[in-house]
Amino acid sequence: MQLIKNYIAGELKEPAKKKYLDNVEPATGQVYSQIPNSTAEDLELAVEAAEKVQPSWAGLSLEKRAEILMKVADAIDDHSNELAKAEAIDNGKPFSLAKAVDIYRASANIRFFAQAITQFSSESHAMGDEAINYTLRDPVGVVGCISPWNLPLYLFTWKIAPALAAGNAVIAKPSEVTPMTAFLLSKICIEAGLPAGVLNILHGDGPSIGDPLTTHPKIKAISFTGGTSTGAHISKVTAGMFKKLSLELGGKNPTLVFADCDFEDTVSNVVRAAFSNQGQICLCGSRIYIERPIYEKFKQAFIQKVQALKVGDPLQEDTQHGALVSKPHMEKVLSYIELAQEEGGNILTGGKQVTLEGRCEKGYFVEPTVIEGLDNDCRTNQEEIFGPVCTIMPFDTDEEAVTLANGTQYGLASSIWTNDLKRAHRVAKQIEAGIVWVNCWLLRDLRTPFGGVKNSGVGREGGLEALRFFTETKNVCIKYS
Ligand SMILES: NC(=O)C1=CN([C@@H]2O[C@H](COP(=O)(O)OP(=O)(O)OC[C@H]3O[C@@H](n4cnc5c(N)ncnc54)[C@H](O)[C@@H]3O)[C@@H](O)[C@H]2O)C=CC1
Ligand SMILES: O=C(O)/C=C/C=C(\O)C(=O)O
Repeated sequence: MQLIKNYIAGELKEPAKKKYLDNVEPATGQVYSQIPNSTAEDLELAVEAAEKVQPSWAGLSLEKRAEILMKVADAIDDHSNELAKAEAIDNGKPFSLAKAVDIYRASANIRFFAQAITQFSSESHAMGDEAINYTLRDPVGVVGCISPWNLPLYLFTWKIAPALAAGNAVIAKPSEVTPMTAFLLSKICIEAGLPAGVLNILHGDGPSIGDPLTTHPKIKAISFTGGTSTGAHISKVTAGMFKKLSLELGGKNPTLVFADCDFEDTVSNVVRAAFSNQGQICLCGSRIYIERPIYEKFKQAFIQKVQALKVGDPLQEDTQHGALVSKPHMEKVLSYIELAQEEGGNILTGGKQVTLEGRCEKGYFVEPTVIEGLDNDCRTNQEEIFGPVCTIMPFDTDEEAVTLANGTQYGLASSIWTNDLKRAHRVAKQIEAGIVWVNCWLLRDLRTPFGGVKNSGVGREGGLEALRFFTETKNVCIKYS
């Protein structure tokens, strides 16, 4: 049984209250490690260490800070196989996906922000011959980063990298459901020579450590990715504390397939958009609208490709569809499939739990599921399922497609598949979402603003937006005479 520890003041530490949670491997259903359920006592130690070191971390030259972060990125690459295996075991995702996407992106995040900070600049505003204003951007100080279980190291580093690059000291909390790669990162940071206290990693659940972290008076900014209801809770408990909040929340993303799309390429990518990571990405396209003239043809080709996805042990090289992250999550997903049927949906493929043989016989596997025949307003099409379940629906006009796409409380991402450039521009402008992909999905340029509108969140991550979030601005106005 592996024992995970917190990372505080540069050291691996047991939690003050010695309370632990079980950590389960979703592909087998077995407990394989224990993680600290940290408390306010651990947080105090972390805040003290962070406060102490932050001025000297911020005082390093940008080049030096970037150099240290680059060493962390290099060390992630050196350990990429170990990290990918750990991610596959901890989360249930296929090893191949963890290696190519999650771990690749983790080091890319750190490398990107290490370079970005050396290019970061602020504005000046001249007032004719009278005066000049310039804006200083200082680190916020001690900041909090909270990440979810679906892309564990990918999203953990997506938050801590800009925070650290901007000169803050960080208290970070990975999901208690997938703590392992953040724990391995603590060891990597020690190996790479990150100064003690600059990054502190506290493990545990929301009530035990999440709430103390978000409400700690010395933590002045919180970057959170997770469910919309947790985001709402964080907004509520921090109200009146005047913290900076960046909330990247859920999605119920539309995929709009027009009759003039590149058919084969679109079918493959729409499958990828719906089912990557077992549909557990906030950007997954789970509502698929297809222009009526190609509806039947698309439906057949889509189902064929979905049925060809290989469900299996995440550690096997050829597995394309692994386990869902936990038993409660699997039960939630299966309950939505039941609900869809009650709401009149017809299951075209999938719909059931998969029982594998051997090592994974008790794992949390669910077939990739496609449903048709539902109204846009039903719960299945309105609520975030966050699993391998999508619905398909026909549409007749561009206007109808846009209305259907915009008809939820969410507004994170969307994708449009067409060869008509004018339509692509027009529809992209009309869609209520923070991100619109045209003829692609999850094609990421880390410089671009990332985040959602409506109930999908507040604020933007990525590029300069993230560096601005993790800094405080001060305007200096100088009169010439
Ligand atoms: N990126 C996304 O859009 C994600 C969406 N979800 C959605 O949320 C649903 C619930 O999943 P959960 O794992 O329960 O997500 P969650 O929102 O509870 O978890 C995300 C992170 O927030 C932390 N957290 C939980 N309660 C907290 C609190 N009171 N204060 C501070 N931090 C807290 C968790 O420990 C975890 O690190 C999923 O079924 C899915 O629909 C979940 C994870 C990621
Ligand atoms: O930044 C990205 O490329 C992807 C982010 C995905 C999420 O935030 C998510 O699934 O929660």
